[in-house]
Amino acid sequence: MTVLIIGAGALGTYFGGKLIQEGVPVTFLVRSGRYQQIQNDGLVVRSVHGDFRLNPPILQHISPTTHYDVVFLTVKSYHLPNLWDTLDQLVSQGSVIIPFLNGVAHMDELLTRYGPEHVLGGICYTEATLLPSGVVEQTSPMQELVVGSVSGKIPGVVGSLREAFARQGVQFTESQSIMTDMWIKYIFLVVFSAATTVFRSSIGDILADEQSASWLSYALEETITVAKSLNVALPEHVYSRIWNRIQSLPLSMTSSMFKDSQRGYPLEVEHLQGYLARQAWTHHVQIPRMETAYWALRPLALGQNIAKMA
Ligand SMILES: NC(=O)C1=CN([C@@H]2O[C@H](COP(=O)(O)OP(=O)(O)OC[C@H]3O[C@@H](n4cnc5c(N)ncnc54)[C@H](OP(=O)(O)O)[C@@H]3O)[C@@H](O)[C@H]2O)C=CC1
Ligand SMILES: CC(C)(CO)C(=O)C(=O)O
Repeated sequence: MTVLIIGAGALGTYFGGKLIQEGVPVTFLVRSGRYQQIQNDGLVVRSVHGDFRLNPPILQHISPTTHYDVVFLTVKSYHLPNLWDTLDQLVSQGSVIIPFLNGVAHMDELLTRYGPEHVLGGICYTEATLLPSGVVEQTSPMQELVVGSVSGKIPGVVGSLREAFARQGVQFTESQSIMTDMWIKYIFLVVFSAATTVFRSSIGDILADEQSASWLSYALEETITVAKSLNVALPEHVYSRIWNRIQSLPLSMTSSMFKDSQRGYPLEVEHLQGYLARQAWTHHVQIPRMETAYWALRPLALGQNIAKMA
């Protein structure tokens, strides 16, 4: 099994590093700034599960002749428009793409373009950040990946990934209902990231304030109503399932969107809250709380470093 990871950011570096430590041949496709950092220092990870430093192959352009069995897409949503040519080429060379982006909007685009035989669904649960120094900090015990096919046909290579990740202590699950699972994470995240970023608060502080907790609860209901208006197959009791999950989070937890906003980085607002608002408008669903959050987040979305990051 050969793996190409597009984007040696927080997720790509951490999970790619785990595979390399299992002897899996992993190559990273990176841009020039990250290329220099990795050339100079290697891939450096500081993690609650143990630090590591690795020197994997890195490329700035893919070769028209090299085939990769699996491609992990671990860029931010706002990077995707620059990657279609690369993805076209990889798919034409037979690769299967697994995107681990938060949200669901990218699945429509990827599936329409390449079909389910070349695109799996992917979900990641962890807390990791790429620091300006190039070091990736992974700060939570959570290290979980979920992969599945919308066609139900999971390629054999996924079994090899599961075995390699399991040996590294990464929880890797094959989902039989990947779009449902992606939506459940999306519903949780779009509300959680909106609340923590707009209120500039941890989940514990939000839940401790009766009015803020009530805002969060209604925002969750609004979001579930949008999903239902799109006929997303959701399990019974989806509200209580997600609400219980929110209540069981570590009190100090914030979202990666909040952390990125604190650093002045661009935010995936259009991909997360923007997508929700557009679906709500199209399907005439009233989402007053989530719509306000979307308007509040929009001015932060480009970040203060857009020229550097985009
Ligand atoms: N971080 C986390 O804990 C979690 C993140 N996610 C999701 O995973 C996705 C990735 O997040 P994360 O890893 O944090 O993001 P990062 O910003 O840490 O990493 C993204 C990386 O992609 C690189 N990149 C962008 N465009 C290209 C390109 N054309 N070619 C090669 N590399 C490119 C960037 O390069 P450069 O450094 O040059 O800018 C950057 O290093 C997001 O959708 C996020 O919401 C999901 C769960 C948890
Ligand atoms: C909630 C969390 C940390 C789970 O992975 C996440 O995806 C994010 O904040 O972007």
